[in-house]
Amino acid sequence: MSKVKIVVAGPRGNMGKEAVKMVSSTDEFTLVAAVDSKHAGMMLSEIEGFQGIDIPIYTDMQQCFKENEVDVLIDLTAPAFGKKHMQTAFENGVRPVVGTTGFTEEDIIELRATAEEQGIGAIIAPNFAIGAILMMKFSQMAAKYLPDVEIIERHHDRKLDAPSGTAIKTAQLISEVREQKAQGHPNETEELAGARGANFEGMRIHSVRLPGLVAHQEVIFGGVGQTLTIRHDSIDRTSFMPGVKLAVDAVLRIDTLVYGLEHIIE
Ligand SMILES: NC(=O)C1=CN([C@@H]2O[C@H](COP(=O)(O)OP(=O)(O)OC[C@H]3O[C@@H](n4cnc5c(N)ncnc54)[C@H](OP(=O)(O)O)[C@@H]3O)[C@@H](O)[C@H]2O)C=CC1
Ligand SMILES: O=C(O)C1=N[C@H](C(=O)O)C[C@H](O)C1
Repeated sequence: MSKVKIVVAGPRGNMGKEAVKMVSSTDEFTLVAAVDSKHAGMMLSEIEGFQGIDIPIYTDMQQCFKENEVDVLIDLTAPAFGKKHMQTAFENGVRPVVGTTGFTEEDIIELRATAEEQGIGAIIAPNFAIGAILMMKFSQMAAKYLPDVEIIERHHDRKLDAPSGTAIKTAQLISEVREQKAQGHPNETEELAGARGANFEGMRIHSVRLPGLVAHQEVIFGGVGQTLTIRHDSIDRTSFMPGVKLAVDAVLRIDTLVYGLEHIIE
């Protein structure tokens, strides 16, 4: 069986570094190139930390796809680029596996239409960690019985988007099973703007950003005389890699856009 030919976008980033390692050490995958924000024309092996990985670096994704035969793009860049990178992949018949966050519901609808028009598989996964997927599934189960819920997500202070993609996805999954409801006292006021967090259909999302954190989330449910807390912690970015590998395998078998690994891990 021929190997899956992969390009990683964002190879010097926290996630990109791990993805380069995972792809390079997986027998059935081959890393053919990297797309970076700089270092066009260099080899990845010339950059510290990538010794022995002799693949070209491009800053122009179109050029990368023109000069290389590519099956899958793994995108781990920044919210401003995820959508554009997916469109470039579709134009070139390349299947995107995207961990980059910051997509709106409208972006997903638009990208799914393109994927289906072209019959190309694509996966956007706000979180690749299996524990985080379970946290989201368990939260959806709990929300049926305990509809008052607040989400506290905690991330490192280099994160660009708030709330996190995982918090938004969790709120979306919960809203599939609960009636929209305003939480807290009907007459409550914010003495400082933002004190009650972001409002997703009445559910509150609070974003903490601190050095020392990686990626953590608590989903807290309140009921009469009780609370339930469902918590997940990624303490290392290796936690995401089995999910990235699973997504690469899955994207080759689908011809639509799947948003969320919970649709792949049944
Ligand atoms: N789905 C999941 O499980 C996870 C998703 N994420 C998401 O993945 C993304 C990356 O996270 P993280 O690795 O922590 O971020 P980093 O900032 O550490 O890495 C992003 C990398 O992408 C590079 N980059 C930026 N723009 C481009 C571009 N247009 N083309 C190519 N490369 C580019 C950056 O280069 P430069 O620094 O020069 O700008 C940087 O090296 C974020 O959106 C984050 O939310 C993170 C963890 C898990
Ligand atoms: O930026 C991060 O670090 C993470 N981003 C994703 C998100 O926005 O949910 C996934 C994980 O939480 C780590």
